[in-house]
Amino acid sequence: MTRIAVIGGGKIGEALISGLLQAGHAVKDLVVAEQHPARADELAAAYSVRVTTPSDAAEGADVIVMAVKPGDVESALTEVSKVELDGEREQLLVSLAAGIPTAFYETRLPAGFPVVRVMPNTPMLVGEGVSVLAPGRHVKKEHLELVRGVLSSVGKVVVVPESQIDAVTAVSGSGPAYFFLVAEAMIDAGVGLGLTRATATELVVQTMVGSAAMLDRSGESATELRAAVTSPGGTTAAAIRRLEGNGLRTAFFDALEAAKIRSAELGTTTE
Ligand SMILES: NC(=O)C1=CN([C@@H]2O[C@H](COP(=O)(O)OP(=O)(O)OC[C@H]3O[C@@H](n4cnc5c(N)ncnc54)[C@H](OP(=O)(O)O)[C@@H]3O)[C@@H](O)[C@H]2O)C=CC1
Ligand SMILES: O=C(O)[C@@H]1CCC=N1
Repeated sequence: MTRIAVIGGGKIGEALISGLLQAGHAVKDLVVAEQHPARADELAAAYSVRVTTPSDAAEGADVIVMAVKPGDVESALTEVSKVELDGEREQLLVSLAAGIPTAFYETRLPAGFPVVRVMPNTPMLVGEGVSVLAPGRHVKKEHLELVRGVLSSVGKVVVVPESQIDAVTAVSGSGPAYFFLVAEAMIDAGVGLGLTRATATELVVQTMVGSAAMLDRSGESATELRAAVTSPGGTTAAAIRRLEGNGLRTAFFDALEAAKIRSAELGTTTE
């Protein structure tokens, strides 16, 4: 089985570890590097996974996954590079860091070392993630297939040119946060209308699950599905008029543009 070293055991590192283990990946083929001692203990206790230093983790790994904050990538890469890395024997690096281009790694790793930039999202924790792959200059078909194989066990996989990754980050990388924010707002609104928090939460969560399932499986577009809920002169029309009047659509256009700009910025400020 593919030996995977996850450098950085934070939110996305844990989502990947948990998703892979639930999908049947052997714990002996998984190793994590986490510098925060309390967090390292937590991961070892929760997943029985070996937690060590970046260089020890990278030694012998087939896939090195960089899952530290963008500003920590350079120092983590220096630590990983203490071991002899070998792109010739199919070893490759997968970067999950927002903003950091494949060229950043390629100029610091041994010549020809393959790097795949990936924008994942946290629902991989429950096997429902989407991982968007952008191959670097030295990535061969078999490298891409290896990464696709690993990440398809924790959700969907999409491949795009690297020029689209900042936009992808704005849509699906950050995307779960937008849905959680909408859920929070709807729960609070339900409480404001007199429901208990428990009832409001149950209703909002199941409404989100059901709506997502319809979007995924009905074959109808979001516009068609929304129209089907909106009875003429009814309650939904009254609510949507307020949402649009309060600039919901413009807010999303602005928000995603800000996220895309921030992603590009993260790549330049760490250089
Ligand atoms: N969270 C998300 O939903 C997503 C995150 N990403 C990307 O994933 C990366 C990680 O994000 P996230 O998980 O949220 O961040 P976290 O801060 O939760 O996790 C990063 C972890 O790595 C540790 N770390 C930093 N440097 C080292 C090192 N040299 N060796 C070992 N461990 C180290 C950090 O320790 P310490 O706390 O001490 O710094 C921290 O525990 C980012 O680059 C982000 O852009 C991509 C898509 C989605
Ligand atoms: O907020 C961030 O910067 C990271 C990247 C995408 C999701 N979380």
